[in-house]
Amino acid sequence: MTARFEIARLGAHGDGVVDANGGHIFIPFALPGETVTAAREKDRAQLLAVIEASPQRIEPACRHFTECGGCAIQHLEDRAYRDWKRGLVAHALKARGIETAVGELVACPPHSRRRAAFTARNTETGMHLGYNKAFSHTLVDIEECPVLLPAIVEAAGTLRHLAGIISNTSKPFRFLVTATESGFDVAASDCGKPTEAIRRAATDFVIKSKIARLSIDGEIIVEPVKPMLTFGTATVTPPTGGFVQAVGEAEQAMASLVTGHLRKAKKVADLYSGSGTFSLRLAANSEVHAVEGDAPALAALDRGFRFASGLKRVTVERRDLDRRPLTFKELNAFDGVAFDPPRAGAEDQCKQIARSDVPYVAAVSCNPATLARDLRILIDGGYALKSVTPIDQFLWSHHVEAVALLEKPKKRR
Ligand SMILES: C[S@@+](CC[C@H](N)C(=O)[O-])C[C@H]1O[C@@H](n2cnc3c(N)ncnc32)[C@H](O)[C@@H]1O
Repeated sequence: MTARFEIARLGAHGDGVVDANGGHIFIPFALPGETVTAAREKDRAQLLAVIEASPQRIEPACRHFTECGGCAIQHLEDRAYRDWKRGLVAHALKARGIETAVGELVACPPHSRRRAAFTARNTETGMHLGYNKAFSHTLVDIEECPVLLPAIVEAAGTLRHLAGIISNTSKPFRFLVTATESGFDVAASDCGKPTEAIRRAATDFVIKSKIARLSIDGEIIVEPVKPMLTFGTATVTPPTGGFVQAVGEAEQAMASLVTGHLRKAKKVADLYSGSGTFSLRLAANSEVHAVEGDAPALAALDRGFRFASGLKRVTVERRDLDRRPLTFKELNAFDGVAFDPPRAGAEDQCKQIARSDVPYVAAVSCNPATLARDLRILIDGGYALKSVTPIDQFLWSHHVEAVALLEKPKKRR
């Protein structure tokens, strides 16, 4: 049904929200204060025309915006955009009764994302590599992307060609590209079992194209150069398809907050450590115990430590922190804790931290809702929230990272 709507505010996913008969209608790409026409289907509506535009509406940075599903909000001027992102964190905290001044959004520049999870698909019209169209399975080929590092966009033809070589399926498959310091690390999955001919052709092409590594479903097919990332003074080869912070500048901003807060700690536990993004930086100043569930990530961290010089001791422990969080007694051996869990957060781990005497805690999160839940647990356990800083790692999307810094005052310990 086509109708006229007044947009009340921006929703958590960047959609324009209409208040209607006690419910809400979500209209992507519409802005607060606008009058629009849209085709409604249940609680969503497709924007047809903007009748009265918001003064905050700007030209999007990319010509694929609204068509490509990668970005939700390029059409809002910068100040309002920053306030909205910061508001996502403030709103989640408020919902848990945490009233605090959330810091200014740390911006990440356009053309800075070093990691892109593309979809690839071999069709009658040829090989496609890009992002899924908004609300559809159709692919928008990468020709331009103001979010990604230019090196990735410039290599689109090469990467598409490689996707064509390894594709042994007509189904869409995942093609994860990380621009490391020594070249592209490509981790494909679900592209069909590679035959001997595919392996040979892919190996020749990767070597010729100066790609650092190609893996398929976790198996390294060819690695002419070790992919390298620098964490502080250490150099790490991340495991195939393993977690890497998507934007180098965002990683640096988060790491500065974490290391700054834990600078007085002599012994730090880095929980959900991955390949050592924080551990190997923290080790410049403190002994670090890195705990992580993924064995290849820990092996990469350990290797990075062993080849680095000038770092304090780093130990590693493979452990499922959801099933077996570090207990408060174990935690009391440390005077600093950093934790950076996946989107689900670290509820049980925080219950243990809350009972501990650890004076300095740094929480890193990509999900404001679970961060707020976890901070509530820590605050109820006697921690004082010192600061919350939102970081715009996922520019123009509805995702936002945040770093929260806490201390347990001595009298409460
Ligand atoms: C958001 S990443 C952060 C990694 C690292 N701190 C970094 O910045 O690169 C979350 C990490 O938690 C790990 N992880 C997920 N579930 C886990 C669990 N139940 N126990 C321990 N580690 C887990 C993942 O393997 C991943 O490395």
